[in-house]
Amino acid sequence: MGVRGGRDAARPTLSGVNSPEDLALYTELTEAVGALPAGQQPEWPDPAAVHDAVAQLRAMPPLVFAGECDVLRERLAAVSRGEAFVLQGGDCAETFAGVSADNVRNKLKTLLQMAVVLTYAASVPVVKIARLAGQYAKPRSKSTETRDGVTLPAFRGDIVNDFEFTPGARVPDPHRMVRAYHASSATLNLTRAFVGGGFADLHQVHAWNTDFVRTSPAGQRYERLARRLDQALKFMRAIEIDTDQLRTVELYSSHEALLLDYELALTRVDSRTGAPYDVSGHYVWIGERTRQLDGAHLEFAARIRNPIGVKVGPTTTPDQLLALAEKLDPQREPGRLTFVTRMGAGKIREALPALVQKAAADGLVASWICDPMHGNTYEAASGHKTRRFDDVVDEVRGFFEVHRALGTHPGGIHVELTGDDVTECVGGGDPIAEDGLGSRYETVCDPRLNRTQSLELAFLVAELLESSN
Ligand SMILES: O=C[C@H](O)[C@H](O)COP(=O)(O)O
Ligand SMILES: C=C(OP(=O)(O)O)C(=O)O
Repeated sequence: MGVRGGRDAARPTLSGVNSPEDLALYTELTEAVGALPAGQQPEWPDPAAVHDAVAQLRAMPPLVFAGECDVLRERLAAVSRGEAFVLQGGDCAETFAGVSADNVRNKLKTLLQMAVVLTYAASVPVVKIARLAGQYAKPRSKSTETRDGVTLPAFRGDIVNDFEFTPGARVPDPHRMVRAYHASSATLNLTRAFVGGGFADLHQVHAWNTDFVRTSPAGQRYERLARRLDQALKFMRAIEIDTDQLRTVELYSSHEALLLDYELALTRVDSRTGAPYDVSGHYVWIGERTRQLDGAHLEFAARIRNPIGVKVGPTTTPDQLLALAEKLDPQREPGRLTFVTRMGAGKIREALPALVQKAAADGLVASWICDPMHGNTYEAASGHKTRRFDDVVDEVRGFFEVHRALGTHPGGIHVELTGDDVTECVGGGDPIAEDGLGSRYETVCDPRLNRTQSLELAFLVAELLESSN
């Protein structure tokens, strides 16, 4: 993972835990970041417990290596030049209960199927980034939740408190950060094993199209594509082209760098370069609610060397965009910065052009990725938070239209999805109606595309990519 099945496996490059360098870095970072206002942090009730959990985290080995983050930065540099396309996806909020072989395998299948569809159409490499192995913290619109007249602290992700609606469950518990580390570690371990052990082998292209998705319209369309790929592989073998390098893929982990106690504890010095890396994931992003220029989250992101994303919503002004780039990527280093737009289907065509034009005029080298989920959430009559599949598609279309009109590169998509047959978003080719949302609504935060809807979206994006080739 992050490297091709061990062949070019990155060397472990980080210095030992609690080394003098790591200690000095931790002190410097906590002072600089801690001096600034930080939104969306839990109110931990017991400072001694926070201290203990952070000390445990600081003694843990890194989850990823700095060298892997550097390779991803190079891949994203290709995206910024229009030579590659990003597929980023996974749960809105991972859960501890969701760390199971089936769950991880199904998400992986979904991403691999989508990647095949996109690669075939884009004719450029698809950079695969999973929202996985760390996506445990959630920003919330309100700090409390009220049900039937009872008000409790909001659920902020399994890394902070429990989803169950009881006073005890909702108390923030810092030791959950240690559980999140172990859950991320188990997830990454299994993912690396799947990817390196043959599950991601392109020769297995049919094996990912199993169970309920196979009989759906998108699954059948996929099967036809997979047969064409079989033919292409047979042809390559016949003319003695080595197809061995198709036996594995590069896949990177990502999550929102939201919970600062956790991210700071997992930031370490890279022994090759002396530079700080957040080793909780390959790629981290700063969310729409915490991207204040004078805030703690941007300060943290500015100080680490990982590739960084920042969400930009419809209220972002061109000057704010430039200020974000100045803070996060002052050297204008290709691959360092990605703008993840999340405007809403109704706003993207008006809001995006001024930002893209300003970035181009100022010579920014950032990539642009479309998150068509977060600007399109609404509450159904049943009370379920949902999104219309048509709005998701329309936002992606608007994103492509704006970039095509301006001659810039639509660099990828960032979606909330699951490998299961859930009923959380309405519409799609195997349509889910609003009154059917309750039948399998399993997300603990925002609604995700199910596997069929995800595959269908991939085909629609593939058409957009093809029409611009
Ligand atoms: O995933 C994103 C946010 O955490 C989510 O949209 C916030 O949802 P809320 O408005 O229910 O708090
Ligand atoms: C919270 C998220 O998005 P945003 O910051 O764009 O609302 C998210 O991607 O989980």
